[in-house]
Amino acid sequence: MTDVAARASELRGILEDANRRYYVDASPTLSDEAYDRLLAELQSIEEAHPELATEDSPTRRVGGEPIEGFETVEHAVPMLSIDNTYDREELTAWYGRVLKRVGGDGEGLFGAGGVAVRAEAKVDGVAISLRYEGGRLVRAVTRGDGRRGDDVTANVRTIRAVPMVLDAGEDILPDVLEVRGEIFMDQAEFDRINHEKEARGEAMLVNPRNATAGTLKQLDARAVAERRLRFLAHGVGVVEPNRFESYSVFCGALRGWGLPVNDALGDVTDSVEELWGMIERFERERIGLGFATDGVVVRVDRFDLQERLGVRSKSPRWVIAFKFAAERKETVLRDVVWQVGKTGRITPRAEMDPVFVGGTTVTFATLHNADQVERLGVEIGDRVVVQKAGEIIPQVMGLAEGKRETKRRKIEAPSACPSCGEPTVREEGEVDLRCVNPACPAQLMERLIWFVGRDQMDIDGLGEKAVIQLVEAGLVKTFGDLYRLNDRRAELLDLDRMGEKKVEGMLVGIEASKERGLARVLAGLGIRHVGGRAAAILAGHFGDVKSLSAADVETIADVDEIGPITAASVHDFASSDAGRGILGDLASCGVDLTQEQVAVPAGDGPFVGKRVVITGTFEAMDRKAIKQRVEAMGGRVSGSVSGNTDLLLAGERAGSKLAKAESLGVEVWDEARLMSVLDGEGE
Ligand SMILES: NC(=O)c1ccc[n+]([C@@H]2O[C@H](COP(=O)([O-])OP(=O)(O)OC[C@H]3O[C@@H](n4cnc5c(N)ncnc54)[C@H](O)[C@@H]3O)[C@@H](O)[C@H]2O)c1
Ligand SMILES: [Zn+2]
Repeated sequence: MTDVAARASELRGILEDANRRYYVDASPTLSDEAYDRLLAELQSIEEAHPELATEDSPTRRVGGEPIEGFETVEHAVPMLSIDNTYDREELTAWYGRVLKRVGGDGEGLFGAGGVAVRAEAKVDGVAISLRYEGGRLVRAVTRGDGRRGDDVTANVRTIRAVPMVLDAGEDILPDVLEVRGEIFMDQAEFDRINHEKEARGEAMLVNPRNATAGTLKQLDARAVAERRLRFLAHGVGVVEPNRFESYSVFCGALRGWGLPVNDALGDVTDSVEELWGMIERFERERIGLGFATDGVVVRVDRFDLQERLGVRSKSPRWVIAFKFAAERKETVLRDVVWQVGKTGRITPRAEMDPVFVGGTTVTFATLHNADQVERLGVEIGDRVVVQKAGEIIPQVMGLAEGKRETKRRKIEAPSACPSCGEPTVREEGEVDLRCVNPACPAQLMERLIWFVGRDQMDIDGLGEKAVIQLVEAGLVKTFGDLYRLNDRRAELLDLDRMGEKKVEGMLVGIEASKERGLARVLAGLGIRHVGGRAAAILAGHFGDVKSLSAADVETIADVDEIGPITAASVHDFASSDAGRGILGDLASCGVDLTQEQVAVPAGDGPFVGKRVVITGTFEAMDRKAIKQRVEAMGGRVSGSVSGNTDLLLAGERAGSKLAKAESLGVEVWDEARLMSVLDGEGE
């Protein structure tokens, strides 16, 4: 084999492996930039040596493989990939090629010769094709391998931003509309889920894109509904009949029909300089969007010109993605500390020489688990590369290039808990190490901090710092000890930074928390798999701790919406000596362990968990009445439109809020749409 042939085959091996890790395992080991560089290298080899090109080369394939458990569906028009570049000159060269091919008759925006292009945010999520027939959503299919994807309609129906029925308004709906777009998870939702996962002692989501892909693969649509995925349209599949001359005109129609359009950026220009200005501005401003973007998609706006430019095997010639290289820096890995969480999960945290990357100084980064440590292949003392995933979470990417330090120390997963010294365990099928000692001090600290938190016992005057102080001083070893602090005023006053007033405030706060009720107590105890919602359901169902403790696993699992794993975990807790001890102690301290009725956060419905803004005048009811209805259905109503708003209900004369919502790509409903939903139609 020649050197070139050997290199081509090596590259194919690396890229295939990277594809599997990226699309199937959802745990990439290469950065996108490194992947794209290797792919470009293979591409240029294959172009120079066509005899080396293979049918199934990664240069010809799009995306991943079909997922088991879903029906495979052929796309009416293939969903291709988009060529990308990280290089300014390449983008300019692309525009030059476009001009050369179709520039003569592209009238441009501002005179003859230019070709108008539209620039949009490249949203980092999962591509989807939505098919509407006669205005009704009939199918939602993932990109799959570009030709055939997975039918995930049931899952996509739970996504609020995807209308079930399009709104014709004064317009005419196409008989068939296949619109392409991105399903993604915004940062707030990603954080919310990870917060819950942390609370339940479950493995955390790695990044929003993987989380979205994982969510869409769920076989149970209810699990999808619990995660608030978002959608933005960004492309055309089929429009019959098609009366649109350009993509931007088409976007205007989509918006009118109730489909959210990707308006982040969303400008049209026929000047490369202006395009560059937009891209630079966007690179600075994109952090404020609240969701991950990894570049800008630039496309020729006019459909006839797109058609004349045509497609290559894997990507169209009329579109290109300019990607932002994630900023990376090198630093030294000084140590790895294994931290014990409140459910006993032990996770490795990297401590590094401080380094300024992606806008902040980074010193720590989670390494997730022992498997990840092994994959990275780094040791203490090594120079490592650090990057911010989605520009937010710092991540250790691997070894820096060049010679390795000779003085290195292996990163060893601890066989004993770093806090209590009890042996660690790794359950089968789990990636995490755990300490299962219920009396472990590190767990205790974390559990107490959780217990006093706002969504649990909500103890005023007792924050994280104070809890640490109390535990370190030996004043608190159990939940019940908090309620006995009243008798230890003198010792409290001896503590650093603890004045009379502070102690008084704390004790009042603790006293008040006795009345929170069983749901809050259960949520606060840090029982594995029991978050706020499960706690509320259980407390509401059983009414008091006695009936809950008396129930067997089957009875608990029979409660609506409580799964077998949660049931087993609750039962284990309530029937264990440790669990009984904790509950008995709290009861004897006067903590209310009964529950009259709880408002269980609803799991489904058009407004659940949505941040809604109401504006303008409505014929059928006034704004106050609408607000009450929306809140009763689980929505949160606020006064002004921001990047966090999910939905704007716009009546007549809606004005500036409507304009703002549209510029932010927030979903907008008019009165007719709202009424059909409130009447139980439509959605
Ligand atoms: N790190 C790794 O190991 C690894 C492995 C495989 C792939 N990858 C990354 O994935 C890329 C290949 O994936 P790809 O083919 O899906 O390309 P891509 O994700 O980079 O770009 C194409 C996709 O962008 C999406 N998109 C978002 N906003 C859009 C907009 N406004 N307009 C049009 N489309 C928009 C579409 O869903 C489209 O399918 C590679 O270039 C690489 O960066 C990385
Ligand atoms: Zn321990």
